[in-house]
Amino acid sequence: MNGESILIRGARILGGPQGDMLLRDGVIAALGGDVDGTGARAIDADGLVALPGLVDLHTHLREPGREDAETVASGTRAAAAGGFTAVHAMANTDPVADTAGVVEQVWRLGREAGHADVRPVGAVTVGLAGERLAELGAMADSAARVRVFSDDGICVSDAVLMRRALEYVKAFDGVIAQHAQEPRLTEGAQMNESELSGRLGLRGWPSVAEEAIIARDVLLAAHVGSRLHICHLSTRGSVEIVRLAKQRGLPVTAEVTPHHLLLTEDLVSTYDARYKVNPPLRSADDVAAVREGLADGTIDIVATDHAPHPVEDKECEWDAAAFGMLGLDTALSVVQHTMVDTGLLDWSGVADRMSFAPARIGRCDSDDAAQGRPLAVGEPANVVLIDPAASRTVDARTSASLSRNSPYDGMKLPGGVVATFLRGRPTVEDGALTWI
Ligand SMILES: NC(=O)N[C@@H](CC(=O)O)C(=O)O
Ligand SMILES: [Zn+2]
Ligand SMILES: [Zn+2]
Repeated sequence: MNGESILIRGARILGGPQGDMLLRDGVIAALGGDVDGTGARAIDADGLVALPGLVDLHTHLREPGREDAETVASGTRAAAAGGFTAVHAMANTDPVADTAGVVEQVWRLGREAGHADVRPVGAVTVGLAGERLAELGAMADSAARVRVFSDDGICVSDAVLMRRALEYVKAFDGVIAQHAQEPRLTEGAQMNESELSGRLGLRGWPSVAEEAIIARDVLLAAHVGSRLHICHLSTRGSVEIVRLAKQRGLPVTAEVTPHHLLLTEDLVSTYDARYKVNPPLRSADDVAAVREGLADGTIDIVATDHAPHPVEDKECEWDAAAFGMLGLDTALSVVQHTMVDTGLLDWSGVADRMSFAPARIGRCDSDDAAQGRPLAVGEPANVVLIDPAASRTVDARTSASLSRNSPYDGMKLPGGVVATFLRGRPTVEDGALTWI
C-alpha cells in the first residue's frame, strides 16, 4: 500500500530507551534496538523523541462556510505541522454540522486532503440553536462515524435538552462535549471577571459561569449514566469539581487548552484582540490549578481549540473582535514549556494527554483508521518525531493555517516537530510540510 519503507534510527521512544523503528506498509513493522532496515530509507533521529501521532479533540476547521479563515486542507496541514495525525472538527460551521450529509462532507474532505484524519464532531442541537436535538443517531451511523457531539461556541444551557442528549448518545457510546458557559452570567462578557476587568472597564466573565454548568452537567451525567466531556476547562473551581466527579467514579472527562496552560488575563491590558478567547484567559492561580490538574490526571487531555479568524475579525477594537486563537502548530511546544520543562509531566504523560486519551474519549482508537495507539509492532505507523532541545521564535506568517491569530507570535518556545508520519507516510519531514 505505502510504497516507501522508512527506518527511524536512534530515537528515544516516548523519552525512554533509544531504538530503531521500521515503518512499512502503514504499520510499525519492527521496533527497538538495532532493526534490520534493508531497503528502507533511513532517517537519523539521534536526540529526537518519538511520540504517537497526536490527536486533537477540539479543532475548528471553518469549512464549510468560512473558507477564507480555514479549510479542511489548510487546517489539517497546520495539524500535521504540529505533530497531529487526527483532529476532531467542531460543528460550528456554516451550514452547521448537524446532519449526516454535512459530517460526511467534512470527513470526505479530510480524506481527500490526506494530511491528518478528520473526525467530525456533530452538533447537539439543530443549527446550534439550543431548541431541538439534531439527528445524532444518523450522524453516528454515517460514514463519518461521529462519536463526539458538541454545540461548541455555545453552551447547551437547557437542562432538559442536555439530559436528552446524554441519554440519546448512550446507544452508540457517544459523548457530549460541553462548552460550559452559563449564558445569563456572561451576557456581553469580554474578559475574565477580576480586579483587572474592573480597571479596564470591560464586562467580566465570572469563573462561576463555567463552574455552574460543569457542576450541573456532572450531576446530569451521573443521573443518566452517560459520558460527559468538558471543553476548555479554565478555572481552579472547575478542576475541583471534575476532581470530585472522578473520585466518585463518574464518566466525566475534561480538556485544557495550551493557551490556558500558559497565558494569563494580564495580556488583555494590551487590548490586542489576539488574546480574546472563549473562555477568557484567567488568573495566574487558575493557570497553576489547570497545570496541577493536567499533571495528576484530573484533566484528561490537552485540546487545542484551534480557532482561526480572518484579520478583519481580529484587527479591530476589543469589543468587536471575534473570540478565538490558533493552536495546532504550537500546541506541543507550549505543553513542553509549561508541563515537561517544569517537571510536571514526562513524555509518556504527554503521549497520554495528547494522543492515547483523546483518541479514547473520541472512540477513534479501535476502528480501521485507529489513532492514539501505542508505539508497538503491528500498530498503525502514526508517529511524530520531536526535538526537545530545539527552540524557535513563533512567526504566525509562516503557519500553514490560513489565519494569523496566534497569541504566541514573536514568542520563543522550546521544542519542535521534526517529522510526522500518517500511517507510515510522512506529512512533515525535516521540520517542513512535505507538500510545499
Ligand atoms: N474558543 C473561541 O474563542 N472560539 C471558538 C468557539 C469556542 O471554542 O467556544 C470559535 O469557534 O471561534
Ligand atoms: Zn467553546
Ligand atoms: Zn472551540
